[in-house]
Amino acid sequence: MHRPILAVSALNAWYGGARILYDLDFHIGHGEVVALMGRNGAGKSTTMEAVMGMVSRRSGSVVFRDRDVSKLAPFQIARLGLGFVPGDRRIFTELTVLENLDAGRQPVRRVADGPALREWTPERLFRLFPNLGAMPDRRGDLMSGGEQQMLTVARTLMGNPLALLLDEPSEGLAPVIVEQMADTILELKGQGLSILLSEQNLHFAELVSDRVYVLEKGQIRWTGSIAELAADRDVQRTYLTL
Ligand SMILES: Nc1ncnc2c1ncn2[C@@H]1O[C@H](COP(=O)(O)OP(=O)(O)OP(=O)(O)O)[C@@H](O)[C@H]1O
Repeated sequence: MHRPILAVSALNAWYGGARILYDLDFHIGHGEVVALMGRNGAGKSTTMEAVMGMVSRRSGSVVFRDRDVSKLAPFQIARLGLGFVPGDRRIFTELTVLENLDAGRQPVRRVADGPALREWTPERLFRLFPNLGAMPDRRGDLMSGGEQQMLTVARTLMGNPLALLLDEPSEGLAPVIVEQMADTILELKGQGLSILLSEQNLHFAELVSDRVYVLEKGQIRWTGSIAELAADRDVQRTYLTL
């Protein structure tokens, strides 16, 4: 059996003097979709930022593709094939869809240890995101929130990642776009990507995830399959519902 593509142990993070994460241990297997769930402020975004090296003070081990990346800069981690899609849609608003995609381009990775992933091109992405294909020359600031969200994911895919961290992909999207986003995630999984997503919405997590880690106050309180979580009202009440 393969070792996990991403393995995190004893991850801690601080903002200034405030400790936010407490000894997190989790992993993502090759080709798995794993959800990090919890209420607002539980620490989901901080976990992703700490994995990517975007938090100024952190400790613990982050192993990606059998390499310890815990001392690397965010761009170095991205170049090893870990793509990060932040929750706040950081597209270039003055650039068009095609120009945004170009800005994310990185060479395809040859991996000995995993599936050979096909190179992403704008044409291939437009088949996955037909909405974007209908507006290749539209400027970012003239797109809807849902379109911007899709473009953020598409631009990250232009980096040809082997694994993706997706911060709240369904947040603020209209229901029909949420369904499209879920289909996209399943399509990416089908193409061999490994995915960690943060999510508050159990329905969305059920559509796409294999396993779940539930966070509260920066600690992992529960872990199991998505089917177990969907059947466990107590865990949902305690850690997820408002
Ligand atoms: N830049 C920052 N400076 C100081 N504290 C922060 C910063 N970012 C987040 N925090 C704090 O860290 C804790 C975890 O926040 P985080 O954003 O990781 O949670 P989350 O689970 O992703 O929630 P949300 O869904 O609201 O993004 C919260 O108490 C938050 O106030």
